Amino acid sequence: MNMRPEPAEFIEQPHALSAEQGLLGAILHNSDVIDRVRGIVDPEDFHEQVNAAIFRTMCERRDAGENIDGRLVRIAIGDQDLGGITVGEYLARLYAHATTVSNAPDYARAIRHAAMMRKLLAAARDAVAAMSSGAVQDPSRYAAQMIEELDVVATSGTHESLKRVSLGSASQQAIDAALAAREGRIDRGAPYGIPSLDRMTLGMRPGQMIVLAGRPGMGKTTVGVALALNAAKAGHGVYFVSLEMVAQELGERALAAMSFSPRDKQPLSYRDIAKGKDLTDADVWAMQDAQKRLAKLPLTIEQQSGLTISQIAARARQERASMERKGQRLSVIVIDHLGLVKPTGRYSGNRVQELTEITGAIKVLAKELNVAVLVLSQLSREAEKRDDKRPVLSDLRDSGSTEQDADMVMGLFREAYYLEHKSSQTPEDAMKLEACKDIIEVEVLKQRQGPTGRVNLFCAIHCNAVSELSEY
Ligand SMILES: Nc1ncnc2c1ncn2[C@@H]1O[C@H](COP(=O)(O)OP(=O)(O)OP(=O)(O)O)[C@@H](O)[C@H]1O
Repeated sequence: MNMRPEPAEFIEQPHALSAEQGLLGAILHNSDVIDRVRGIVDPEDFHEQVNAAIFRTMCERRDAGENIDGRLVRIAIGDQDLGGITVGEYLARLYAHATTVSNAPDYARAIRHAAMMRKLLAAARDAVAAMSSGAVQDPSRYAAQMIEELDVVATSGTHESLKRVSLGSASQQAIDAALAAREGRIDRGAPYGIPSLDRMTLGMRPGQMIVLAGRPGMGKTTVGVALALNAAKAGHGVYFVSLEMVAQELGERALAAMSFSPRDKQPLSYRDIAKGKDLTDADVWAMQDAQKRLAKLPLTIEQQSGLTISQIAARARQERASMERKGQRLSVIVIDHLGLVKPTGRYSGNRVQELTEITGAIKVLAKELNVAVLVLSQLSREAEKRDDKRPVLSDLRDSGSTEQDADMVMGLFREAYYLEHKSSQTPEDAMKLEACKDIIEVEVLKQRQGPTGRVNLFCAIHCNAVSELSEY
């Protein structure tokens, strides 16, 4: 019998003890150091319990606006024996052996790094233990759970950007961004590419979760694709997560949108492209020309269905890195659509809780990657019961905390859809249909940083073309 112990038992816990001691010593020398490292390291990241307790106490004293000195820290955590040395003696030693305060951020990063290594090791050990004991029944479910755990490690590099900042530096950041935008040095986000919408909002701003909501058939994918193309045409990187359609179907829509001209009596629809059979030579030429222009756009399509939000987040991070390598910047993530994001299983079927978990994670992702996330969302049947079927904010009530998490909610409505689907059409209906067949209403139902209101846009729904109404 093979009595060899599991190799994992021999792996020492990664730690950075000298960095832990060096950092605490530096803070004892100069209290201000703590402000420079708190965005990098948390008390839980320390390997030694006593070091974690000392750092936590230091943070609490700082928050209370009090001095950080060894004597007060010792009183706060108690002068217990640490095995041949008391807390007071330990603090005196940290103070005496502290070298320079300038490398405190490096110490903090080393501590954080070791903490993430320990988390990774623990997750790997748990996985081996669960697999070898036969506890894993459903591999895909277990893998989704592992992804959740590993996600903490995967996002640890962005820890600093997500951490607390003083009001002074937050307002300075706002001034820097405003001045840069004023001087035309940076965009404040990707534009919608539709002037009336861009005027009413400030475009798709980094960190925002923007919800595009509507009943089926209202044109959510149409508007989502059109806005994604507009952002990419303006040079912004777009990652389009298509949980409903395969990439080729999106390709058909993009070709139709790109080759659309309002002067065309019979513009090429995406259905024509999908059918292929009746295409003329001119259509083929138009498609090829559109394809050449599309190929230059920084837009990537994710076409795998059944992804959890953690998987989407992990792929978005990879996509951002890959765009950066090409000198592009990821500005917008489109998720088509919220209802198709796979839940983790944690709330086993409680739909409202599941959606709350998903939208909360989307908001975190937008902030972490500093991108706008445009989430397409299907509204409940509630709207169908009203005479006026235009969406209202309360239609989102079944969608977990979407309404609260969203920075902006836009409701889509096409009257033409309802007129076309009426069982019997009156001559008045036919006249109404003629007047509204190319119109999509976009109603800004919620905007954290601006007004609400409606814009009517031109929409050739069969060509996936959306633009300013006045242009036609
Ligand atoms: N060739 C066409 N002629 C007429 N209407 C069309 C044509 N092609 C598409 N449509 C209409 O476009 C709408 C679909 O647009 P889109 O896929 O953007 O909507 P959606 O809101 O995303 O819908 P869903 O939630 O059902 O996926 C449908 O109402 C469909 O009838």
